[in-house]
Amino acid sequence: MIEAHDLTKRFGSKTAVAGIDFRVEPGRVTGFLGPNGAGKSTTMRMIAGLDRPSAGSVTVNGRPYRQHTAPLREVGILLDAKAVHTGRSAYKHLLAMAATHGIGRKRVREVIELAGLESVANKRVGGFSLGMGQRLGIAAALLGDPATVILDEPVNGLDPEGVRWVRTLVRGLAAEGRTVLLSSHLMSEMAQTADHLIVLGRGRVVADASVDEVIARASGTSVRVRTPNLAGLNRAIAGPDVSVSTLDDGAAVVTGLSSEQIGDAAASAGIAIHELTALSSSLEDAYLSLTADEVEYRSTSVAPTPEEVAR
Ligand SMILES: Nc1ncnc2c1ncn2[C@@H]1O[C@H](COP(=O)(O)OP(=O)(O)OP(=O)(O)O)[C@@H](O)[C@H]1O
Repeated sequence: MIEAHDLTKRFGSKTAVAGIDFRVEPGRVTGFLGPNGAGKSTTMRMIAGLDRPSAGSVTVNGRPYRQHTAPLREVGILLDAKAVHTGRSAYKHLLAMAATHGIGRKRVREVIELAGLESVANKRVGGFSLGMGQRLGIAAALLGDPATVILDEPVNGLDPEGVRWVRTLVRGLAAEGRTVLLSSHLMSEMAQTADHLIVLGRGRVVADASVDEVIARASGTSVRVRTPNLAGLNRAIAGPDVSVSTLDDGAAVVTGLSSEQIGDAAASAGIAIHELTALSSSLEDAYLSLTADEVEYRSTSVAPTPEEVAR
């Protein structure tokens, strides 16, 4: 169990984590989501005792990470797989970690096998691909057979077989009653892997609910629209509760109106519509609508320009 109370982290004038409360319960996979810069890594670093909270607290199994006498046996963490730059072999790297925590060779061999690293166990870690590095990081996280496992972007760089391996592994860990916290930007993967979600936006919790609830809550609130006359459509549907943002591929996502309302408004204004899709069925859609206001860098507003309004 991981518990955060009023957890806060400031870097100078920047508040990365703004007084959040959450619980990560055992026996299920909890997905940790949020746009870039939302505060996920900072929160994970505080859980792992690598960053000190500016205020508030976070405990793992009732204690701050650093107060555990055998932290590796309590919490397994994969934070930054690229952090391992060593001339040692994977086996020697894990053996050295194990030795400092009183863990035997047998367990080292077990995690090498578990991570599918047998064929490269004696190769230099420095020459590993990103995917191999991820597997090694996961093997290291599991070395102490911990009750709590925290994995930051574990499928990053993995091929489809590796992605499936992580999914099966974390589901198995949760089924054994362990606490599993997992971050990923891959929503389709998260939908298949997680039971529960904690979504951050600009350092705050914007959702803490089951995957099904998150999807249900966003149901019917967003519609993807393609039209050759987006500015005209914008005028036709403008209203206080309506917002429109563009996607990279030129489509627009409208929130605050149903597909029917948008289609009718476009028909009345004589505007051609090439696509009208209710975005309610996938976690990705739910996530995008949930975090639409929280994205610092990506979304582009397509509010009409003054010239368009004047026309
Ligand atoms: N050491 C630091 N010094 C200053 N600002 C920092 C530091 N670490 C993080 N930040 C800032 O805090 C905010 C949260 O960053 P964090 O890395 O926790 O976000 P994230 O949700 O993990 O993002 P990503 O998905 O991109 O990994 C960002 O605005 C980031 O620039």
